[in-house]
Amino acid sequence: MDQFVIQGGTTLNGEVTISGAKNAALPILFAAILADGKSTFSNVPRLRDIGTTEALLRTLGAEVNWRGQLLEIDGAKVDKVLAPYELVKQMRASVLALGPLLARFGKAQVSLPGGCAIGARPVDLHIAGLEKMGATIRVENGYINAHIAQGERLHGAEVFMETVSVGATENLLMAATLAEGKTVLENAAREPEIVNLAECLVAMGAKISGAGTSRIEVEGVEALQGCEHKILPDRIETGTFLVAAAMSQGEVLCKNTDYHSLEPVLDKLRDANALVEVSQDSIFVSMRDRELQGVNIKTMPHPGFPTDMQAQFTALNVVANGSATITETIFENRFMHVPELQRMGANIRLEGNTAYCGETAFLSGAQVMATDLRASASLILTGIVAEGETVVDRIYHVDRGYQRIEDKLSQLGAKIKRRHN
Ligand SMILES: CC(=O)N[C@H]1[C@@H](OP(=O)(O)OP(=O)(O)OC[C@H]2O[C@@H](n3ccc(=O)[nH]c3=O)[C@H](O)[C@@H]2O)O[C@H](CO)[C@@H](O)[C@@H]1O
Ligand SMILES: C=C(OP(=O)(O)O)C(=O)O
Repeated sequence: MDQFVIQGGTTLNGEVTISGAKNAALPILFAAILADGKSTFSNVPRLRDIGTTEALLRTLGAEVNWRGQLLEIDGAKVDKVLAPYELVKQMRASVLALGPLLARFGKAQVSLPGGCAIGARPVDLHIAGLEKMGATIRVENGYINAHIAQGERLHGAEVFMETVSVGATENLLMAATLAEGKTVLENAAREPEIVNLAECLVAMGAKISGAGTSRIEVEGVEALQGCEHKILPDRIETGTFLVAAAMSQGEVLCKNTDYHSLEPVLDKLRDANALVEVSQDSIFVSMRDRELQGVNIKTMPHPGFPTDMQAQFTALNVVANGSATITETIFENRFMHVPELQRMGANIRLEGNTAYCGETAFLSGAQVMATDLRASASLILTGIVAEGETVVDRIYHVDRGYQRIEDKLSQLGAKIKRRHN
């Protein structure tokens, strides 16, 4: 298993180019199943999760090809409806195949994704919404078996989701595009990735209004065609590099990004006393000659502070002055980075869903274990500023969501190497 070996005590300076967003690319690649033709996607990040999605789409029969920087997916070739456990277990987002398969073929058999390190992550809202749209669903032998009566289509419905769920909103939105009649999704998630997905579906011929608000309306159409679509920049990758710059007292320009989707994160960086400047497609952060202050964070669905930036800000608070609290409200077990940070000397106390970060006298490198994607990022950032050597194990988690993070960090001056074990 690969590891990162980091020599700490460095300051990050320079420019970094942000990749396309994993969390936009995944639903959008699954949306290609809905189209009776070839779709071409640009700004798709080169990540392990994208590779898993390609493999799953090929298993379903889709033709998937990289043409230079473009990813082509021919949805017309899809002729199977089984998403097997071997692939789904590698990536929870595989459950996003369910809505498109059911809407286009009237049946789907998708393995239950199961929980992961950050929480149980049920899919009850996905299932309940599809049932409301006319699907018969049985969960048996670890699979979601869904079908619609022979010769029928899903039908439009009013669906209220009790919890704000990004994945359920995406699955139901995709399914609704090919349903008969009008679907209204209430209490929908408002993440920018959902807007990007809706734009893609509209380019395929779908009729959608309200994406980006908590009420999305979809007028179903009979068929969708292939499209050309650009994946939006990754706001979480951007935020990770901005925090890395701030933690290391450095100065970094993130290029090819979009500050609009990052307002809650930028506000917290400003509260932390960083200088933050935005332009149309870049964000500059400087911590030079400034004193980093701890900031209180409470994660919330968009437009609140994103849970996917929680671990990175926990790391920021560890090196900052003053005490601060981090409260996680989205996932019940998203503090796996805390015991690892404590092994590096971090002064953190966990109580329920809140981490109390006091001032840390001394951070030293240590052998630590990555447990999930963003936890891994927080350990890498802390390794960069800690004294001595840090070895981060199980970095396959990082590779799920960051495109060659070690190359980008090295370019900024970090001393980080991948070691093949
Ligand atoms: C690929 C992708 O885009 N992943 C993101 C997506 O995950 P994902 O779509 O899995 O997260 P959700 O928004 O669905 O989860 C939010 C909360 O709702 C709960 N829930 C969800 C579905 C359901 O049927 N029942 C239920 O109770 C979850 O357990 C969780 O507590 O949004 C999360 C919340 O912003 C992010 O951290 C993930 O990075
Ligand atoms: C939790 C995340 O991803 P996933 O939903 O794919 O596990 C994430 O991107 O931080």
